[in-house]
Amino acid sequence: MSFDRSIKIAPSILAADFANFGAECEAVEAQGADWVHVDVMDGHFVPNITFGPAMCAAIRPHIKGVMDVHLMISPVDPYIDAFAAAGADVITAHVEAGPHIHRTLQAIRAAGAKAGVALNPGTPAESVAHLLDLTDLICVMTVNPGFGGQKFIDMGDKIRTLRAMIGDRPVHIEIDGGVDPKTAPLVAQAGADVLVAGSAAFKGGSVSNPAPYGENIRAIRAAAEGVWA
Ligand SMILES: O=C(CO)[C@H](O)[C@H](O)COP(=O)(O)O
Ligand SMILES: [Fe+2]
Repeated sequence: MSFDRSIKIAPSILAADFANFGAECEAVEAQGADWVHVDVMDGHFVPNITFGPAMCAAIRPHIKGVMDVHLMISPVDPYIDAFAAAGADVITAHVEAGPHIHRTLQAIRAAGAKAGVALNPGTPAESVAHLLDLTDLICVMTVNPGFGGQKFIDMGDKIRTLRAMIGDRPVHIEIDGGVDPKTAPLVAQAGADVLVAGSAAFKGGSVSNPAPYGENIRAIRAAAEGVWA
């Protein structure tokens, strides 16, 4: 997985057909997704439960590109090796999920994955100031985590602060929550390069009618890239 700062669209399978994950991953990739985002929730760190490492391992053969695993679980450390073994390319843990995020990021890299750190809307950019050389991706939550389809919370100032803090380090800024063609330009302008989209990517389509996925992904990408035109 090489580093580049171009806009990458990462559909979240939280908005896919839960009875058909393998086919959904293949469909969104065929329709132009750059990464596939997998939301792991434990009913403890967030008020919802989704799936675990066995599901990630099951969909791995259906994803050609990057499998981006967003862990909304606490504790994190006991599960890192299982998600790495399941084939996660990026494993992202929340800075709020435990007292030892520094150790967690070291453990993710030691397991062979790229290390991501996520910040809830109420958590300041400065919380990752001492983690910048240990992280490959900073995920700025633009909703309170736990559910898809929520209203976008503007975190433009935080994104700009993080982009300045990162400097020329090879660290992605990922935005997660409420990203659509209207909000994509705001986050791209502020310095984000990975845009997670659940509802806005899967809207109107299905595995038997995947063309809307392509239209949705192209609309989000065009809106984000438009800020540089
Ligand atoms: O981490 C998440 C929620 O906690 C999801 O990735 C996110 O909400 C994507 O869904 P949507 O684009 O519908 O907001
Ligand atoms: Fe997510």
